[in-house]
Amino acid sequence: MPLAVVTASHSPLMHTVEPRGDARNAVGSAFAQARSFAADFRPDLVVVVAPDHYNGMFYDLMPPFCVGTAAEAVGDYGTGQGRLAVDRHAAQHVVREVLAAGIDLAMSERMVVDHGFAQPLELLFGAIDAVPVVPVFVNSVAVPLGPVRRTRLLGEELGRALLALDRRVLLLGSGGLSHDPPLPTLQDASPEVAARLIAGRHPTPEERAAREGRVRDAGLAVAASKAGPRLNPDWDRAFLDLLAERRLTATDAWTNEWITDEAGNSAHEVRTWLAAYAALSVVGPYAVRSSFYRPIPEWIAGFGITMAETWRNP
Ligand SMILES: O=C(O)CCC(=O)/C=C/C=C(\O)C(=O)O
Ligand SMILES: [Fe+2]
Repeated sequence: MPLAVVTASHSPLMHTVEPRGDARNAVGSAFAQARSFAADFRPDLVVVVAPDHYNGMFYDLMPPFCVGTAAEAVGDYGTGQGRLAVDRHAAQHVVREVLAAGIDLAMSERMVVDHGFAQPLELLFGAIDAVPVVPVFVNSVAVPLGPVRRTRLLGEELGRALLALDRRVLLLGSGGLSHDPPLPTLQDASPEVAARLIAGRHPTPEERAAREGRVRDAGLAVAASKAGPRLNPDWDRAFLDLLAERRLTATDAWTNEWITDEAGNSAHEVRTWLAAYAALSVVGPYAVRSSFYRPIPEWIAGFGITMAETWRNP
């Protein structure tokens, strides 16, 4: 059965910080194109591959990969709160098949997700519960991270599992490209922040507002000062070329240190794109139908959106 891919950067600053020039319009047009691509494809299942930012996954038990057989969004950064329309049967199928293929992944009956899942769902489908989904968490933030190759292999097994379903499946990869927004690390954390990274579930509204305020202030500071954050458009464009040219295995040689040095701590979110494209690649040769890219300093993001499908899609 056919698979297709949409990948998109997300940004916690999209609803609070106005970027210079026509960046918001350009991103809006690219998302409109992605919406129309998704509508034309007519998916009956959307597999969202996304990271978390210490809202659902914590260091008390941090899995590299996790599939939710039920999931709820926290409602951060202006995104919707509440249950996702998880297709439980499809999620269980994915867990069974991917594990049987030798890729270890965790399963959650109560997965908690944040804007990484919610924002692209809302931008593409209008609401977090508008389409049946299988949420796939790929840790891209909480170091240490496994080798990039494991994510590519996860993607391939995900693709094989999805092919076995008699469904039209859209894979939605969320995050990236080069960027380094303010995110605490366990290594450098004060005892209070460490406690939040280890088990910071259910923050008070004041605590959540303080966290979101720190990120918003970083975006506003860029907007006010014209000082650029650490983005790497060359790295981003090279990654987009790699996807378009179907050279996914080239990422096997990437080290995590190299990714961080070149593109920033949060650039590891491109793992979600890699998993989505690796899933598509098992169907056969694919073609990238559209690729948008714009460095947007005020959103602290090398912002990209791509759409791809296999040549054989009916
Ligand atoms: O302070 C915190 O713990 C949260 C910060 C945060 O959520 C940052 C998110 C940034 C992105 O999702 C991004 O730019 O990709
Ligand atoms: Fe993110």
